Amino acid sequence: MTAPEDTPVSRRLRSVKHIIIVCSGKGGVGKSSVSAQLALSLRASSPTARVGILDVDLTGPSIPRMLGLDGHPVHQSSDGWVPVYADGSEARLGCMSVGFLLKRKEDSVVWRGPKKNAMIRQFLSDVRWGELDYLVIDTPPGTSDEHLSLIEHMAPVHARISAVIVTTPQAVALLDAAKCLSFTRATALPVLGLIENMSGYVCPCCGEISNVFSTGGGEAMATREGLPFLGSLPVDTELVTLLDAAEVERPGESAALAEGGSRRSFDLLERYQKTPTAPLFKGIVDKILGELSGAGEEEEEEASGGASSVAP
Ligand SMILES: Nc1ncnc2c1ncn2[C@@H]1O[C@H](COP(=O)(O)OP(=O)(O)OP(=O)(O)O)[C@@H](O)[C@H]1O
Ligand code: SF4
Repeated sequence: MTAPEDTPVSRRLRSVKHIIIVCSGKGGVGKSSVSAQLALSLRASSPTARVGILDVDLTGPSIPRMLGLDGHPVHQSSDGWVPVYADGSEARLGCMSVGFLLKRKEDSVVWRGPKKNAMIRQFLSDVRWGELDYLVIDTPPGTSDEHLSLIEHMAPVHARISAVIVTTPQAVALLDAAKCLSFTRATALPVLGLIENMSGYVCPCCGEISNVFSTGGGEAMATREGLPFLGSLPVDTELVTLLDAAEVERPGESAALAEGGSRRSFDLLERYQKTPTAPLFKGIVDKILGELSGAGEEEEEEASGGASSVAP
């Protein structure tokens, strides 16, 4: 019989140092764009960082579009599915999504729980990520079959998983974020912290951030719940233009695509760094990296008989 810690998923994820699940209670709060930014910023965090992003929002996969990879085919190798790289031949930002498997991007996935569960298991066990520093997982809103499947299949590597919760400042989103938090507590998933997205508005003319709606609800919730507050991100029209850009083919891109490159891979990383949100997100990533290294040290101490484990 297979030992519980030796499963196809644990064997595949053995080469991944940190797994970060991005979740939100409510839909449309910017969880996928935060996941995409997290992957881009982690990749930029060091000249050698290797990052994967897995999109398990099966009914609404948006990561391929946000990374300019829509319509890219997935290749099967003898060692599993090859991720689609958002940075071409550098291959330090790999992506996998059900969006790559649909015939047309307009097609919808209408699956019951068992089929979703099987798809997630296959994503976790069959994607040939190679050595990764970080695997970011974008999930559907709420706490659904997809979340339970993730936790169940990744149980053998549970010690390396943590979560980031995304909310907007509105009361209704905060209430749903609290439900999401209670899910992480029920499943003993450590939470790296909370991000308040769409908090204020960046004026496209002068770059000033104005608080058109309420702000600060995310930070207040973090304080109340004893969670780290990772930071606020304003509504940024430059970011929307970048992440929501329709597939506009530029000269020479067809040839690059045919050779395995990606549509906007050429300049996505560079253009992202120039958005007003990028420096703010760097602050968020610095806090995340600090927490991950702190948790790593505590684990080492614990292994050597020292301090107790990181409580979720
Ligand atoms: N800080 C921001 N500034 C401007 N636009 C944003 C910001 N965050 C998200 N958006 C935009 O809001 C829309 C919804 O974002 P996104 O798809 O990331 O949300 P989601 O929570 O993942 O949604 P879903 O519930 O469908 O999974 C997208 O068009 C995205 O580009
Ligand atoms: S934030 Fe600055 S540029 Fe934007 S509307 Fe106000 S004054 Fe004008």
